[in-house]
Amino acid sequence: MYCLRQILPDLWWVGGNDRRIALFENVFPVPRGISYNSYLLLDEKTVLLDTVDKAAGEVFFDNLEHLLGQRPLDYVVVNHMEPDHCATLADLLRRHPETTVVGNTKTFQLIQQFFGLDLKDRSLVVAEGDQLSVGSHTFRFLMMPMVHWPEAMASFEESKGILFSADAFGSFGALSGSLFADEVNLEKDWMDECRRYYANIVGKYGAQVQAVLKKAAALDVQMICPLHGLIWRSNLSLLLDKYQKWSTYTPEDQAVLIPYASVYGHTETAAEALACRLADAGVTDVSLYDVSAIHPSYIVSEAFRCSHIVLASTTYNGGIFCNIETLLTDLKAHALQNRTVAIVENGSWGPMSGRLMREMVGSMKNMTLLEQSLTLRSALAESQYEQLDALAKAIAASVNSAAAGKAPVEEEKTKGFRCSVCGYVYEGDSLPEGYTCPVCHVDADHFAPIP
Ligand SMILES: Cc1cc2nc3c(=O)[nH]c(=O)nc-3n(C[C@H](O)[C@H](O)[C@H](O)COP(=O)(O)O)c2cc1C
Repeated sequence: MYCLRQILPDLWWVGGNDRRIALFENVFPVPRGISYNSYLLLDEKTVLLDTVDKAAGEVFFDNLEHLLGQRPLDYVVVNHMEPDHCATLADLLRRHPETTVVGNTKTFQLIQQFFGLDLKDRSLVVAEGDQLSVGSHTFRFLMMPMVHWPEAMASFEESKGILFSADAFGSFGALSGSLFADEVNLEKDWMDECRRYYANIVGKYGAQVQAVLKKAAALDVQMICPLHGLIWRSNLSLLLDKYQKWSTYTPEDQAVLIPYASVYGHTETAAEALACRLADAGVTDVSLYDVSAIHPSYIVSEAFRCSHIVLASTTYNGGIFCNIETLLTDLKAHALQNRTVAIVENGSWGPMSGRLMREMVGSMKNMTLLEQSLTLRSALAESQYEQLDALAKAIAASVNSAAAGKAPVEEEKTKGFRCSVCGYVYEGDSLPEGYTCPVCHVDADHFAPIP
């Protein structure tokens, strides 16, 4: 039983989805599942770009055989050798003994390690800039070492400008029919999961992603086909801007993230009281997370978005509460940088968590610790409300000065309406009847007048 989507007259999505998976990479919850994308080009030669996880193997092989019919599979390009993309590769090669495998030297090393296969007689080893012409289409291969595995590479199809980008530009979330980013409500349904995927899977490798972005900038990229999630064929600048920010550890928003750890609720109440004071001070983009209730991957993702972080933790057996310690270890492991951090600690007899959290933050790159902090002795005391106010004021001042220091994004002089989903601007006095966004296809209800 096949299940396909056509991308171009001769290019197809032949992947599959998994909505039963609990933990991606056996660690990240994926409540909305995950897609494993694979692409088939039917040119003079037939070319498959990557395979899929074994969970999607059945539909993948049905898709492939349906489209190939009696044609041979001439090439399989292995852009990424992580098993969620290559678990079905050995089976594919058994079914298609005629197929030549395209990869770099490290790809073939991993094929040998995972499958014990020596593909000498049926391998095409490519290096940076090498080309493969398969008829009307030509692929150029771009190495992407450590995005996020050493063998990762991208294949750039030159005539249509399609970047097959491996795990770069991917997202958590199974596909629900819609395959293209312009077919979905990006901000509402996808952007948070794009960010959570980036931060947790690729976030550590900002420098390597920067190298990829530089390579991509030199190409006329019209479409990005990653191995998970949506295909991007319009408004690419939205995704590229996000990647520019994420890979340079630049906050997206002047916003405050408050991860807190509390056993009996007193540290939690203090964190909430702080959030209320921040709102009073005009800082409304504040998100509170109980580190014992929310998986760290969500908080790591928020840390990539927000400019400010307030760490609030009880002292726990002489240390930091375990889940805050895990979070901090995670943030450091993902190389988070360039954030302003404030500390709230609690300790009923010998508060330690503040000092220990400061030490951990101090060992991270380019982190600014606010001087103001708050030490609770079991609970927030009446006498500490002024101190809480002062902490909120200091955070708000830092948020506001960072916001003021930021060059205004654009002086909006245009008269018209802006799409709230993709940012497209319609210029004119009123929207035509039945108007839909030419970029993301939402209707006129999603447009707001430009003030
Ligand atoms: C199991 C456990 C161990 C704790 N260990 C310490 C400690 O080593 N030093 C300390 O000053 N307070 C310790 N505390 C007290 C907490 O830091 C905190 O003051 C108390 O739990 C109240 O805050 P909460 O309501 O946010 O949990 C401990 C609390 C618990 C439940």
